[in-house]
Amino acid sequence: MADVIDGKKVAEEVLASVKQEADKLIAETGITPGIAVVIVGEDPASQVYVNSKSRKAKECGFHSVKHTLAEDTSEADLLALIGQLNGDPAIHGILVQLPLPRHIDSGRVIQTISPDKDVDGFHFINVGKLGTGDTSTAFVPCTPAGSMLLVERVRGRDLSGLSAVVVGRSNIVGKPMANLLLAANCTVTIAHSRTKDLPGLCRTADILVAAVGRPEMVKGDWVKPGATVIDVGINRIEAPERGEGKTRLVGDVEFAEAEKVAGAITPVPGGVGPMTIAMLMANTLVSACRRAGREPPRF
Ligand SMILES: Nc1nc2c(c(=O)[nH]1)N[C@@H](CN(C=O)c1ccc(C(=O)N[C@@H](CCC(=O)O)C(=O)O)cc1)CN2
Repeated sequence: MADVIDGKKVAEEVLASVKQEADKLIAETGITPGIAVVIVGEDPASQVYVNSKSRKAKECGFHSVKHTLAEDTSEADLLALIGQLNGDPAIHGILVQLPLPRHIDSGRVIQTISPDKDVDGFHFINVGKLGTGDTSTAFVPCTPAGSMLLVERVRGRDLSGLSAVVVGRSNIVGKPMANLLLAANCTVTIAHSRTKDLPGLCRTADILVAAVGRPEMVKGDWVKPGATVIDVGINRIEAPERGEGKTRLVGDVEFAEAEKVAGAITPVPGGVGPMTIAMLMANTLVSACRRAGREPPRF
């Protein structure tokens, strides 16, 4: 049976160390890390995530402001708010919760955030830095950064020569995750809906990352014995066994079967998800350290 990787516990450890470093920064420079969290509309899941981000920021001792904008807010008004936050010296990190309402061009919004405050790591400047292997000055997107930390907890920091397969090619998770694994000297393959013999390819992976957004798509017999399996999927599915109208969360991996084969595996919930918010706090602290002219800690 695989070791089940406790993402909640690792996230709490990261947050404790962010708080410790933030306290030190405040005491030694008078600079308090500041984050602005922006949400447009009333998507229930986004509201939960944004509230959790604001709460964790406060627990880390950050200056935290939340901007809640109506669903029908114009793109121009959102861009104006970002412009104002870009110029605010008390704010070191700007987070615009995704998805945005359909009438707003998310790409334009992301590219308006100053790359120095882009703690989500979605701006082209940060994407380009990561893509060229500059992992020390890039802001790395939080979910892949957190996933990488979990991989390192299991396999150690030296991943050289390991074979990694990332299933999913999104800009937010799949591609940056592949770049991080490549920067760590893994041999990386990105798989997607047109990949031939996906089960066979997955079976070659020492590190298998599932980020497709399809409930339980990766089956137990796709997993190489002893592999490290990182499940990035968060899918809510119907659960009639729990009662009428009830639902439950599952990942992109068929956990019960994969657990019998893998060496280590992340659960859903409680795996990668909590790491996303912890890494956002880590990125915000790093941003504040840079502003203060101090060497940022590495997480
Ligand atoms: N601007 C951004 N928007 C979004 C991002 C992001 O990184 N930046 N990621 C996701 C949502 N997200 C954070 O924003 C996020 C998703 C899930 C979790 C989490 O802890 N999940 C729990 C389960 C929660 C539940 O019960 O529903 C878990 O996996 O244990 C945290 C953050 C999209 N938008």
